[in-house]
Formats: sequence, C-alpha cells, structure tokens
Amino acid sequence: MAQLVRTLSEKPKSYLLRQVIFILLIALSLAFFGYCYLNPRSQKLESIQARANKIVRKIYHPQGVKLRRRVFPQPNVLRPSRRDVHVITPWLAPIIWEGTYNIDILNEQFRLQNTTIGLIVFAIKKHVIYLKRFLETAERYFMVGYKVNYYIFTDRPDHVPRIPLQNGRQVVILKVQSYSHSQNMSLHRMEVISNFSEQHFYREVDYLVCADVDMKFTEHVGVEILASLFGTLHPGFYGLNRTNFPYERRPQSQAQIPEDEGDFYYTGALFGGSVPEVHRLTKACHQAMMVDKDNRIEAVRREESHLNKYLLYHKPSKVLSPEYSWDKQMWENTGNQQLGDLPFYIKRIRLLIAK
Ligand SMILES: CC(=O)N[C@H]1[C@@H](OP(=O)(O)OP(=O)(O)OC[C@H]2O[C@@H](n3ccc(=O)[nH]c3=O)[C@H](O)[C@@H]2O)O[C@H](CO)[C@H](O)[C@@H]1O
Ligand SMILES: [Mn+2]
Repeated sequence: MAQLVRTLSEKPKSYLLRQVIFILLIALSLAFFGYCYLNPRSQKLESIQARANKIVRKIYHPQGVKLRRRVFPQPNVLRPSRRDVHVITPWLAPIIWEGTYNIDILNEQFRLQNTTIGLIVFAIKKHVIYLKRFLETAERYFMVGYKVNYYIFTDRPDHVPRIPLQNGRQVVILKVQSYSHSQNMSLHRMEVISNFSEQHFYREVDYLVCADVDMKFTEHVGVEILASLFGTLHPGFYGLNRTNFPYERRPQSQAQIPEDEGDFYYTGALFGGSVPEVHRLTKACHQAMMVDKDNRIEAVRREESHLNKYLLYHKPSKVLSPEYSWDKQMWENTGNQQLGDLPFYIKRIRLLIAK
C-alpha cells in the first residue's frame, strides 16, 4: 500500500517535469524558427524556397483545387542519362550536359518561384563592340520567358546598343571608370560585382550570372544552370589531370593550389549563383587579389586563378559542362580535327567564345 501511495504521489511531479520539458522544447523551437525567419541572410537564401512552398501549399490545399497533370517521361534509375560523360561530382553536384535534364520539369519549378535573373557583363573600352551580338543572342536564347536584368558595366554608356527586348527584360547601364589596362580591369571586376550586390542586386534579382562579353549564345541557356553557386568547365582543360591545370602554383599568391589538390579548372568567363553566394565569392576573390597586390604578385590567370581557388574550397552546387563556354579556335588548335568539328560528347554548343 505504502508503495502504491508513493507512486501515486510521485505521478504529478513527473507529469509536471514532462510539461516543463515540453514547454521548454516549444520555446526553443520557436526561438530557432524565429531566428531563421528574422535573420536577413537566411531569409534571403531561403526566401525562394519558402515562396515555392507557399505556392505548393496553396495548390495542395484540401479545398479540392484541381491539380494540373504532370505528364513527363519517367526517369529510370537503371538507365543513366549519359554514359559517355560524368554527370555528377563526388560532392553530388550535377554536371550539366545536354540530355541529362528535362527543361519542362525545371521550368515548371522555376516559374512557380517567379525567378528573376541578373546577367552581368563588363564592356570597357573597345569591348563595347561585343555588346550588340551578346545582347541580341541573349534575347534569343538566354532564360527565355523569364524576367532578366542585363547589368552592363561600361565606361561608354552612349555606346550601349539599343536592342528590342522581350517583356519583363531590361538593360541597366552602370557607369564605371575606364581602367587603365586589363590588369586593373581584372582586379576591379570582382570588386564592382561585390559592391553592387549590396547596393542593387539583393533587391532586384534572385540569381546572378556573370559572363565575358566576347561570347555569343548559340542555343538555349535556361534555368538548368541556376543553383546557389555554379562554375563552368573551361573548354581547354576539362579532360586533363589536375597537375596540368593552369592553376596558380606560387605559394606567395593567395590563389595558390598545390599539385595534389583541385577538382576542375573553371573558366572565368561564366559563373554565378544566388545573390548572397555571388556576393561572398566576388568579395573573397577581390580581397585575395588585394592581398596579392600588396605583396606585388599577380596570379597567373588573374581573377580566373582566384575563382578556381574559391571554388575548390567552396564547392559549387552545379557544374556547367564546356557546352556553356565552347571555344572553336581552341579545339581546332589542339590538333583534334580528325575527330570532327566537335568532340563526340559535346552534343550542343550553347555559348561560344567569339572574339
Ligand atoms: C586564355 C587566357 O589567358 N584567358 C584569360 C583572359 O581571358 P580572355 O582573353 O577571355 O579575357 P577578355 O579579354 O575576354 O577579358 C575578360 C572580360 O573583361 C571585360 N573586358 C576586358 C578587357 C577590356 O579592355 N574591356 C573589357 O570590358 C570583357 O567583359 C571581357 O570579356 O583574361 C581573363 C582575365 O580577365 C583570365 O585571366 C583568362 O584566363
Ligand atoms: Mn573573354
């Protein structure tokens, strides 16, 4: 009996304890979610996903809203989409090749998010001559059907050609000084992108794509490239052993990569990601270049060397195949012409370096 009384009298105590723990847990989760929601950076990073979730919730609301049918070819786990190329990195980032994705499925997802893309190009001095072709081909092939802001950094705003734009797309001309030579140009590209991320891009777009202006679009380039951080395989080095990559090797430079490190050699001509990620990348590269400058050293391939160092330590979430930065001249100069105009694994040239 005494035993029973004790257990009975103890019951409210443990019940109370459990209640206290329960309340504590609720308070903790509220604090955590509150932090995530109020923290501007996470808000920015998660906002796209949150928006998509809201829409998805709306669609699946139990009021019986009619769902749109999703009739797409079935993926088959036992049949790889491509057998001739690697389609995924060891850190599980997709490598974007023709034939590995279904653009209709991707469009369906990105349209729900009402995605806006900023395409950044620099056209300083004589490089303004490339703008017309760049913009005209981008209007034809780049993110068709999406809202696009072309951010053109130039010292010659009057030379920016006026070309007809599709709905929801605009050219934003941003005047920068005429850097004395390409060395300075290279140094400032990262700085300017980083500064404008804070001042403009955060408010205006979801993703940034940074491209060289001496290129032309020759095929569809769409939302398949978008990811929080992406880099592009350089057309001259994608098949090589890393010891043969033109990484900066001198330990005095912040861009140094030793012989036994390295994944890919990325081109400086096309990279991008979400605004916060591009902000972080450009800021880090600019700071590293300034340290180099103080130490009177310049990386062998300037900002491209720093970009490669950054992407080695901050793995990109998508890697674009050389389809997105093809260089005909380079291919012809390698003496591989007996293999044809293109190597067999390049199914579609989407962006062509065209000087
Ligand atoms: C084969 C090779 O060595 N390639 C290097 C070279 O690429 P590229 O030869 O592709 O450099 P580039 O002349 O295209 O310059 C890069 C971009 O900077 C802009 N621009 C450059 C110069 C100028 O006077 N006005 C202007 O607007 C323009 O957007 C151009 O597309 O230079 C890059 C640095 O920039 C990287 O170091 C590359 O590795
Ligand atoms: Mn170039």
